[in-house]
Amino acid sequence: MVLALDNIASYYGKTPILWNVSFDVPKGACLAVLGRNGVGKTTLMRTIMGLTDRSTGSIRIADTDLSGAPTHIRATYGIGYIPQGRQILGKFTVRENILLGTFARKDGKEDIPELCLKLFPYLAENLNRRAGLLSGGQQQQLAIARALATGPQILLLDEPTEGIQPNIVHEIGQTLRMLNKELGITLILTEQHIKVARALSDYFIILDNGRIVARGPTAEMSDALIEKHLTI
Ligand SMILES: Nc1ncnc2c1ncn2[C@@H]1O[C@H](COP(=O)(O)OP(=O)(O)OP(=O)(O)O)[C@@H](O)[C@H]1O
Repeated sequence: MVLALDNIASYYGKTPILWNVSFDVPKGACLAVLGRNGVGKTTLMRTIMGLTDRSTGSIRIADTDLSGAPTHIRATYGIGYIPQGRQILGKFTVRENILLGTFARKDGKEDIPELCLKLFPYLAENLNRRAGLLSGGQQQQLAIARALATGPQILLLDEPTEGIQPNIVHEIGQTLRMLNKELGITLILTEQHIKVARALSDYFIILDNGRIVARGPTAEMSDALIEKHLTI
């Protein structure tokens, strides 16, 4: 197991948002986190990164217990985070946005990894362009490149295809598949496009009201289950 959550509860102020959340993700697997709006998917990602006000229970990466660790330490243990809405710094250049990721590297290297440039030729050709001028899809590539610059073994992706043109959704899916299947990076992703989630993931969990209400291998994610938990 590369990532294991055991009996996690997570809070904003005094309000618990997640309850009794436990799951393991095997190394190199892709886990899809599904659920309607507001059920706690983003909170789960933020909890893994140590970004909610408080959480109880345990979070382990490989053999290391990171439950009490601050966010920057979690990043150095190999968790890269691609937040919902991408959180690109629009006034900074493409190069500067990618370099931000290198601050979390364990090896202290501060140059842009070759992989980022190879994966995203548009970014490689526009390193000095202001990130705010990029399209949604290009900004998503930039957010992925920034996370890859940390040298992650696990990537958390919160709605990576949200607000992206349909023809680019497929392209982002292909990139994620390559990172997962060819480079062996473990993925945890929340995704509204069930088709993308099905195509990429090996396992799924469905959240409702802050708890896991269904889980299993993606091959067992039936239409009935989706109907019950995901349609409005
Ligand atoms: N910073 C915060 N402070 C207080 N409550 C919050 C905060 N962020 C989220 N919440 C609450 O936590 C609950 C879960 O929100 P969360 O964003 O995790 O859901 P989600 O499943 O990711 O939804 P969406 O798909 O709409 O992003 C909601 O009731 C929300 O109002």
